[in-house]
Amino acid sequence: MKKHYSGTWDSVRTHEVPDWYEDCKFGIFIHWGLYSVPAYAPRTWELGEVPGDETWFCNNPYAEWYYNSVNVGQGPSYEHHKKVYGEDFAYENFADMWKAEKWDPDEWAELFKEAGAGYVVLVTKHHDGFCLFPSEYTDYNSVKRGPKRDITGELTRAVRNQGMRMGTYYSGIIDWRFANDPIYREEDNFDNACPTAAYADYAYMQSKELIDRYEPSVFWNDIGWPRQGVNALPGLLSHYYNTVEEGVVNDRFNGLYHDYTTKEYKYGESTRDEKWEMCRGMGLSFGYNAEEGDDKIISVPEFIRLLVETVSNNGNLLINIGPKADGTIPQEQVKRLKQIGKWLKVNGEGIYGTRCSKRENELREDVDLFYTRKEDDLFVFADVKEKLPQEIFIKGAKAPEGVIALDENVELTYRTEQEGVYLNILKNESGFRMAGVRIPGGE
Ligand SMILES: CC(=O)NC[C@H]1N[C@@H](C)[C@@H](O)[C@@H](O)[C@@H]1O
Repeated sequence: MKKHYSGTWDSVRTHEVPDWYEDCKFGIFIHWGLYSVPAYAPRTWELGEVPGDETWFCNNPYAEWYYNSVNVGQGPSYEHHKKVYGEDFAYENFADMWKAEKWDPDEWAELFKEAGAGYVVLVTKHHDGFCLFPSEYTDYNSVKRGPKRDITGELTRAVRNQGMRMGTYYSGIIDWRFANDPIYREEDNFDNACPTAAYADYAYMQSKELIDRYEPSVFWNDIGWPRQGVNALPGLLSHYYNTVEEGVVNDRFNGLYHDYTTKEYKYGESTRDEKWEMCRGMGLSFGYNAEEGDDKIISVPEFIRLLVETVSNNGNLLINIGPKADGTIPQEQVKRLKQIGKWLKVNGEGIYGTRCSKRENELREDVDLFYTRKEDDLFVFADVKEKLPQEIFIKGAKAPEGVIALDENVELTYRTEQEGVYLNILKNESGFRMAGVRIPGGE
């Protein structure tokens, strides 16, 4: 019997995180839009490393913030824009320069599947207000301009054809087509936002368009929700859950409600006792930044470690790709998706469908240990750094049926004592630093 949500906060708050979201652990975020044309930002810091004031907003490493980074009238992006396009070149001109001429949604979906992702979240309207779907409420969209395609619709079909779930990102409170005073500090995200009921209605109606057209499994709102529209939120979220029974939303609705909490680089907190999601780009930006080449983005070992550490702490990893304006994915990003897919092909049994072990992760001199569990099997992921670790002691673990290296290229011995299991990794020729081990009955 399908549950019905009645448009009140009390009703909405009875919603539970669906098992699919708990089980699939790994998603692909996609920031693609007008900002992919200039594809420029200075390489400065990770979000959360410096205060959210002029330091950050006038040297913003997020290439998708290009409009504001020029609009602040100072800093690297402003200088870059003057030099490359000229001071009077309007950002809207990018809407007719973005052609996506080489875009093949099926090729993207096949790559995401190969990477081992279970869901995809596409930015359908970022802060610049340009919509990647045929909205009835603005012609500033990808069907009327630029690619002249329903990007969201085509990718949704391709992603679902590969058996993955499709999510939509929407920039709720910020839309620089309605309010475009420059943002110099974090509080400006709210203080400079369009305060009108008309914009709140616009955000509501566009969100309803996305829900009704695409029935996204994830409704990923960003930064906040229009203050004038907060009273309509229980109705919108009830409509979402009534339309998409296994739908799930994040925590960026002015702190009013969430299914799961979010972290972004070093920004945000997470605890093991509720579901959360880590999102970040492969470099310092979400939108494609032509300044970020292979040597400037996350390495494969770091990427795998980030996934394992996130999952072991009750999180999902939503890793971002920033496609080029022509619709191709930069080779350095493709390479990393394929590599993590290769690792997951072998080690995925210790990731997908697992839950938090009661064991805390252990960062040691010679090896870092991360734990997950599935029924009564314990999975141990050992980040085998430069040299093979000394004996690894898993306190309190029993191994009634033995210990199994997930990758046949990882050779180990073990012995079970009263106080626990002692592992010895003798050889790791898996090609990956993170070696996975299953201890049946290991708790
Ligand atoms: C913590 C926060 O509010 N981040 C906003 C940030 N989210 C990223 C996923 C990107 O879309 C950024 O462009 C956006 O400003």
